[in-house]
Amino acid sequence: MPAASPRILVADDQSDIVEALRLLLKREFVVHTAASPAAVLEIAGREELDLVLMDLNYARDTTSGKEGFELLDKLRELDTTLPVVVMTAWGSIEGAVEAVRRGARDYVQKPWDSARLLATLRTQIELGSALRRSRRLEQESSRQRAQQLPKMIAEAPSMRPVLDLLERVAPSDANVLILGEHGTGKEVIARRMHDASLRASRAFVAVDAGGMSPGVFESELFGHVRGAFTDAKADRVGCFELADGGTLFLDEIGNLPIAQQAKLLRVIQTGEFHPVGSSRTRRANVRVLAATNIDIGREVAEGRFREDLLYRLNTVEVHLPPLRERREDIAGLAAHFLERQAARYGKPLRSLSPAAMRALLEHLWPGNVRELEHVMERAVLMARGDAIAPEDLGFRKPAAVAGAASTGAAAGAERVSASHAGNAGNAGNAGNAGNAGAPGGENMTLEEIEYHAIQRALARAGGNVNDAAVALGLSRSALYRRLQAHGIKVG
Ligand SMILES: Nc1ncnc2c1ncn2[C@@H]1O[C@H](COP(=O)(O)OP(=O)(O)OP(=O)(O)O)[C@@H](O)[C@H]1O
Repeated sequence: MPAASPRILVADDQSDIVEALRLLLKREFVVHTAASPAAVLEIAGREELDLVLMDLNYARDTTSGKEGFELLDKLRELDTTLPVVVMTAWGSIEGAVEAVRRGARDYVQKPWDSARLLATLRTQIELGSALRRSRRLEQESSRQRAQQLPKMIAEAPSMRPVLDLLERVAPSDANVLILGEHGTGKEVIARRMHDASLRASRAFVAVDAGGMSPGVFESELFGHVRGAFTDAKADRVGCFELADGGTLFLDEIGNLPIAQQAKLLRVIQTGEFHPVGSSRTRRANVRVLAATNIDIGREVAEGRFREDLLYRLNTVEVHLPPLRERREDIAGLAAHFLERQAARYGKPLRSLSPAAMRALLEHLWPGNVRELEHVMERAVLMARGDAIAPEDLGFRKPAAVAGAASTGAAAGAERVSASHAGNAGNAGNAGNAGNAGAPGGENMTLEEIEYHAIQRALARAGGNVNDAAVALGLSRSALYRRLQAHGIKVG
């Protein structure tokens, strides 16, 4: 018997009938048996069944079918998608008609013809699983639709090309690769693109393609059938199927291991896939939007990412600028997050003080829009008055930068703050530099901190490598080596 055999419950108070059916069905199905309505309900409440085959009469002296009809009603209450086939005595067609009226999917007459009975059961099981699948899909997509379309602030000139592209390619079915640092709003763009497409009324399904183990990846994307592996207690619909007719957003695509890249490529090329543990081919019509924050060209050049897959994904590329290159949006984003977080925490905050706004504008935002969102959430929680004060933002204090930062964990932050020790005149900037490893940056790697420290030192030195090296406490050649490692071009 295959691992994922359908489960059938056979119910009749005549044990010889139950036994005969059990022998007939056990080769193809997992068979549960029950001799009373109570036992039927108990088993149906406990087991995930694919079908119930039940007699209508349980007390020996009755032929009215009343108990059977009541049982049918209760089974429907329990699960409207569970197919029920009733058995009736030869000649009592009225009972069968009434049962079907009450929701039974079909009926068989006793004595049964084995081949016909098997065919009826197979058909009903298949219809039942199709019905369950479509219910699940409906639920999924209404859940997706219920999620509000996130507001998008994009007034900065550097966002113009992004908006133009969005407008032009969203309605097409083109696959789009969205590139940008962490937290720049890649998923926001993907959602907008879906919303402006002809697929808007269908599902938008987002999945983190880079963070899954190989086994999980396949069942997440392609689904699995019950029994495919130990924990597969029920069929699971994969993201491709969920997104059928709609959009699949594959985040962190650059981190997808090479073995999974081959599988993804095949599905994108053919539109066909197999759920794990099933040999039946499924098809899905899906528009794929993908995103990554890593240099995918380099991944291809170094053999970690398949070029043929990249070509399938990047019919169009969108580059999202980091927040430091769209400073015009900082005020708008801050106001937007302030309003949202204040409502969420029930605080009567209305504005940012001018000094707080200045601090936001001067900050480097290595963590981009997400960092700004976190900073505003913290500020809303910390604020005492009805406006956000600079200290609510959690940035380090300018005057204390050198000392404070040198006790910090990140070497990069130390270097930067040291470079500003002699620059006390420019207090605002110094404060930001000391912040490179602070709130929003706390999720940054040492490498990212170093990258931003170097960028900052260069900017402050007007692009002069000698001056930047002095400010960073590095030799000129050491700085050049680091510039090369980070791919930073000077001059
Ligand atoms: N233009 C924007 N307007 C309003 N909110 C934005 C904007 N861009 C991003 N956000 C918000 O910032 C947060 C981060 O955005 P998002 O998750 O889309 O970034 P991402 O680039 O996909 O991040 P990651 O690379 O980490 O997956 C989200 O809460 C999002 O709603």
